[in-house]
Amino acid sequence: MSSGANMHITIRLQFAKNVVSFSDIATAIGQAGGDIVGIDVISSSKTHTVRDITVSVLDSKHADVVVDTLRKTTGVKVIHVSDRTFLMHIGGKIEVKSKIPIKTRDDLARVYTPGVARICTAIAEDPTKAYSLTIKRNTVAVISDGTAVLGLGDIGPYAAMPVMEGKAMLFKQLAGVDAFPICLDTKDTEEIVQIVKAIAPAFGGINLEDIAAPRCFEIEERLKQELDIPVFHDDQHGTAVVLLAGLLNALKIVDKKIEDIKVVLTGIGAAGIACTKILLAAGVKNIIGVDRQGAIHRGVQYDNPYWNEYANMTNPENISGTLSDVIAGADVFIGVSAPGILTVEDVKKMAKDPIVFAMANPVPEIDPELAEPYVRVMATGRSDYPNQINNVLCFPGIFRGALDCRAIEINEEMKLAAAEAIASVVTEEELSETYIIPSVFNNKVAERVREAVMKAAYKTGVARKDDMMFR
Ligand SMILES: NC(=O)C1=CN([C@@H]2O[C@H](COP(=O)(O)OP(=O)(O)OC[C@H]3O[C@@H](n4cnc5c(N)ncnc54)[C@H](O)[C@@H]3O)[C@@H](O)[C@H]2O)C=CC1
Ligand SMILES: CC(=O)C(=O)O
Ligand SMILES: [Mg+2]
Repeated sequence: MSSGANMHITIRLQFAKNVVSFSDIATAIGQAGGDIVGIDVISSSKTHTVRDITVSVLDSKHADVVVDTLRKTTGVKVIHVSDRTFLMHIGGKIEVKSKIPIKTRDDLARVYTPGVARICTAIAEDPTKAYSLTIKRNTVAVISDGTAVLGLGDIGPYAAMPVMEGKAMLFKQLAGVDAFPICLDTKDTEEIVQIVKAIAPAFGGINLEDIAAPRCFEIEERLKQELDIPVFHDDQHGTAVVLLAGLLNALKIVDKKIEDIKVVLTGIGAAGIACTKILLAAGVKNIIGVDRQGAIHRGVQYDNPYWNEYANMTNPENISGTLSDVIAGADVFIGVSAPGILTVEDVKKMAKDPIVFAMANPVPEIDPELAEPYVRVMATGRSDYPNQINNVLCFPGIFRGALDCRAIEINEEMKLAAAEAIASVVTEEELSETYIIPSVFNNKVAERVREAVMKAAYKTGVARKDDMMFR
């Protein structure tokens, strides 16, 4: 399965009308396995036509095959090839906009010096005024060190930026939050902690993103203790919240109780450990974690201290072995690990009505099309298949709620409330094997999460803003 399903390329080509017809060109593209999804006529003369042909291909290698085929077709000249996804990223995806235009000298004197000095003085006298007189009440820093970018691994801070810009777009579109992508050129825990603390005054919250385990745990813990604004590692908690929402609904379909199921989870990193903890808190009793070396179990001294702790809280029968060994009889598979590690043979060994959540991005643990005939409920982290279990359903709404009540933290109660809120968007009538989780575009999600999170924040005493509605 490719990372670029739905990859489209647009090929601008010129062809000599008396040498080759458009139907010859379409046949050549079809024979190369491409699927024409759009045609635009750019110009036409008596002898030549220039057209933009948009073709759906599997991946970049396949794109090369299609283009080479056209280059070899007599009478055809390929002028250029563009990829819609690359075009969308030219110059980056976000910008800063002013709320007020500066049209006159008077405006200038108020937004900037000298007028602004009175505002600065007011905040210096009472720093809480930063919430009413600066962007702080609506801002989140999306911080990454580029070490666990999606499932691409340690690709560095420059390469991490497009993901962080994408997260910022989603924060804004789905919840009106102004998020800033900040990729740090350091992997040093202490340095990351100090940098985030130093930039915190401008922000109402900190969203840690794509920082690899186990370093991410210490960074988050330290920042939670040392800052008075919410700090939330999205890959841990956002993923866990959405996973729980999806599982609660999937279990209704297969009519199984959460305390009776056997869960096998692969990838005992940031997402995997947090998903495990939320499932244990929700009542799962039998959960077996599998990483590269096989099932995590007691009796082994792991170098990773979080795995020793993990072995103590999971795997009640202390089973060892590979994924293929431990998957037998499992009701649920959860993958937050690597592409293609679950086979159809593994799925066939699962209990009746298997639930498979293959959530690695961009390429899941099993191709949904291969798994589908053998599973009852199939979900991935991707938007091009049904049941997208992705933290994007959580982070905009959870931060919206936390910012609106000026929460000092995002605690367990707020996360559970968010999971229940997401699950509740799918009504009993709507619930089906291919609709266990609402779409990212369902505009009820962020609002419902916000309300539930605010309620939980007031209930647990972490909200700082006085709000009659929630008293
Ligand atoms: N759908 C969603 O919302 C989300 C999906 N993810 C995906 O989950 C994956 C892991 O992300 P993080 O936890 O942030 O990374 P991480 O680097 O913290 O953890 C990854 C873990 O997977 C393990 N792993 C790698 N290859 C494996 C294999 N062949 N078999 C078993 N375990 C293996 C690693 O050893 C590591 O412990 C990525 O593909 C990421 O895209 C992560 C967060 C959200
Ligand atoms: C969705 C996401 O945050 C990830 O795959 O890392
Ligand atoms: Mg992530």
